[in-house]
This record gives sequence, structure tokens and C-alpha cells, in this order.
Amino acid sequence: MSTAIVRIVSELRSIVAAWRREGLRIAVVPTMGALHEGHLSLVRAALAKADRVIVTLFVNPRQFNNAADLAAYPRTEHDDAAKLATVGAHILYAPNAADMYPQGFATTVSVGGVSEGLCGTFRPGHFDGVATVVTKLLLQTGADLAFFGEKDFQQLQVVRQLVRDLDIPIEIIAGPTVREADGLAMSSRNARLSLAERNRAPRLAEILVQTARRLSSGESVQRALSLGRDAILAVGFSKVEYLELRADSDLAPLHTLDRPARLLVAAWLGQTRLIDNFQVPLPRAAALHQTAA
Ligand SMILES: Nc1ncnc2c1ncn2[C@@H]1O[C@H](COP(=O)(O)OP(=O)(O)OP(=O)(O)O)[C@@H](O)[C@H]1O
Ligand SMILES: CC(C)(CO)[C@@H](O)C(=O)[O-]
Ligand code: BAL
Repeated sequence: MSTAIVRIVSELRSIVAAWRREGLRIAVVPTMGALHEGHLSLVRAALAKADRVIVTLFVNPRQFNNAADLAAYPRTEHDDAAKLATVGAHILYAPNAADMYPQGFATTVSVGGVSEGLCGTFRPGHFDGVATVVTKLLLQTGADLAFFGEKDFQQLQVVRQLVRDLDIPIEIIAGPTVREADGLAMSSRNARLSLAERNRAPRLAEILVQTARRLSSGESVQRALSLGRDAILAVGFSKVEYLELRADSDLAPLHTLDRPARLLVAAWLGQTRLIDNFQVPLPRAAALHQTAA
């Protein structure tokens, strides 16, 4: 099966309307392309729950707070379409920036609360860009279900909040973080790592797991986080933007482990910014080795 590429929203809407007349259930998986097993796991999960799956591919300029990051973002649409055909996605919706943001576009969706802190502090404007484009993509596709990865845990919470607040009739479903065999969370940006950096990168997940274990065995939050930061720097990361413990449900800051929590990190390895997170207590002993199916 091949995956049809659609660029124009009116064309997408006609296809979706025809599916609706047949009573089909529709899912959307928003992406910025350069697809890897993390994305494909979401597509497979969507195919298991819906009759038709739309994958969106749009490198959204509004969510990049750094021009160099936008310029370096990988663009591999041809390969992405081939991967989607293998998995069985029905449509690749890849709109142009000029159609998404025509002259005179003047609306921003800004989500309070969960957008603040963590990546919200270090990527100013990022979550406004994400919330604006996700709102558009959900409304353009009119899907019943939308799939997002836990790798971008704060983004997932931002999307849940905006869907609730704006009464968008869609169910948000989270997929677990897919990891390389050595534990590194898959990310399109991993391709920017040099060989030496790539060898070092899995230490980030290892240190998170170690920190999660320390917290579960009664270490104070302050000390566990401080040891974690030191360890990340000691293995060669140049900067830790944040290493924080937050409530799993709403990302409220936690000073004690008194409810299900999430340990979240963002750190720089050379020129590459990596993020990762784990639930605390860890859901199961082999959490680090949850690799692609
Ligand atoms: N390793 C992963 N496991 C599960 N889901 C993932 C993974 N990586 C990305 N996703 C999810 O795929 C969707 C699209 O993400 P995106 O296209 O930004 O990919 P990415 O690899 O995260 O790229 P980036 O370099 O921008 O971080 C998001 O919902 C994201 O959370
Ligand atoms: C959700 C998203 C596709 C919005 O541009 C992007 O932030 C991403 O790829 O995670
Ligand atoms: N994966 C989230 C999109 C971004 O980093 O801009």
C-alpha cells in the first residue's frame, strides 16, 4: 500500500468527509518528520485503534526559538513517506508554511500552567508555537483520536490542557518513549551527535534511572537531583538546563515523593539539546530497555 501525500487542507477535508460517510474512525499522528521508530510506534498504535490514520509532517517555524535549530532540522519527506507506506498509514498530510500561516495570520494559542517552567523556561515561545499548530492540525484533520509520545512529556500535557480548555472533540492518547538498544530516547535530533557524543548520550537515561531509584529508596529530592546534575556534567554534558521532579498528573513541582512523579531533564551534549523523562517510581525494572518493537 502507498501512503497518499496531501498538501491542501480542502483536499484533506474532502477525504475525511468521505471516510466519515462510511462511519470510519480516524486518528492523527502529528510529527515534524525525519521519522524513526518512536514515530512509527505511534502510527502502529493509531492503526490498532482507528480505521484510518493521518500522519502530519510540518516543521513548524513558530515553535523554534532558535533559527539555527530550525535551519538544521532534518527534512526527509521522501523517506518518511516510504516508511509510512510500510507501516500502513493512509495519508501523509504535509502542508506548506505559506498555507498554514498565510499573510495576515494573527492568532496564537497560549496554554498557561503546564507550559511554564521546564522547556517553557529555556525555549521561550516554544509552547505557544506548539499549541497554535497542534490546534490547527487537530481542527484541520477533524480526527477522533490523536497520538503523542511521552518523550515530549511536557508537550503532551500542554496538548491535553488545550484540548480540554478549547472543547476540541478528540481523545489524546500517549505512547511510551521508544529507546535505542542502549537506552537513548529516540529523537530526530540524535542524528546531529558526533560518534563520540552518540556513545556518551545514553548516560543521560542511565543517570535518570539511577536518580529515580535513589528517590524511590528514600533519598531527599534535593540531594538526589543535585547528585543527578553532577553526574550528567561528569559524563561530558556541557550544560544541564533542568533536572526536576514534577507531579506525573499535572507537572506541579514536587519537594517530596508523595505521589506519582516524573523526573524530567534537558541537557546539552555539544551542540545538541537532549530531553528525556521517567516515571517515578519506575514502572518496571527493565524501563531503560524498552526498545522499538
Ligand atoms: N522516542 C520516541 N518515543 C515515542 N514517541 C516519540 C519519540 N520521539 C518522538 N516521539 C513523538 O513523535 C511525535 C513527533 O515528534 P517529533 O517529530 O518532534 O520527533 P522527535 O524525534 O521528537 O524530534 P525532535 O528532534 O524534534 O525532538 C511527538 O508526539 C513526539 O513525542
Ligand atoms: C507536536 C508537533 C508535531 C507540533 O509541531 C511537534 O512539536 C512534535 O513533533 O513533537
Ligand atoms: N519534539 C518536539 C518538537 C521540538 O523539539 O520542537
